[in-house]
Amino acid sequence: MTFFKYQGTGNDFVMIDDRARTFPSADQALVAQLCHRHFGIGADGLILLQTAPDGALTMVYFNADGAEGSMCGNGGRCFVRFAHDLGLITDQARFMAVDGEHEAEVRGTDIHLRMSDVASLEHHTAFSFLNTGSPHVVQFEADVASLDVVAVGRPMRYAAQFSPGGTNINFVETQSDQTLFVRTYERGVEDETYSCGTGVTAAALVAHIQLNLSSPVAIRTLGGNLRVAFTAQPGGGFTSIYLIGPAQRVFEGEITV
Ligand SMILES: N[C@H](CCC[C@H](N)C(=O)O)C(=O)O
Repeated sequence: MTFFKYQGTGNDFVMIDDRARTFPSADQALVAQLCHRHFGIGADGLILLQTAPDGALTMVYFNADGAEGSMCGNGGRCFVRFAHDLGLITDQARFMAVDGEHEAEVRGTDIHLRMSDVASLEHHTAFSFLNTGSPHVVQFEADVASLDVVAVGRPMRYAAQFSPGGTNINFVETQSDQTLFVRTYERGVEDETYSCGTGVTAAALVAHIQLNLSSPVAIRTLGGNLRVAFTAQPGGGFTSIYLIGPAQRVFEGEITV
């Protein structure tokens, strides 16, 4: 079976053209093994490109632990690049994902991906919590660069208040030029990843509310730069949310298992 490897700001994915529906997607151990960085190809997740009976492009996303995940923003950008590389879409696209339909646009090296609207956010003393397709805690920190993201993030990810599903945890710092620096502990990978698309989207929306940053918000992650554009609604929610940044094919190969 042929696979392709894609990355978007260092969030990396095994990508498989599964229009023939031959991939054994119920086999969690296989997905986890393919994503394993020592025993497999190595990736933060695995994505199947499928088509629905009506022809709609469909993204099926699995976390590195092998379980089907909620929405993945960087994975969505990589999915659009993959569909474009296969010649299945032109520069404008629509596809289905677990959280509904997404519009996207290919503009040179960047993919503009429309994310689900966000109706509401929860604000707690130390952090905010919201769902941008996946659940995210956004917590501002003074020195994100020297933070031990796994040591601080993992207990929050498993905290009783977020059970049973758990949450992703984003640590955010505002830089002097109003750019956000974001590091993320990712659920399903159970480690820090180089970038998390739904996570930086969550960080941008919270930064708009708490720090009055205007759209588009620029974000730096360990794996590169992203932008998040949005329209804030008078009632407190957000619409027309776009995650913008590069996504590219890295290599391809054959799975022989
Ligand atoms: N890396 C992904 C996040 C996936 C979230 C997933 N790990 C979960 O909530 O289980 C992104 O770019 O949005």
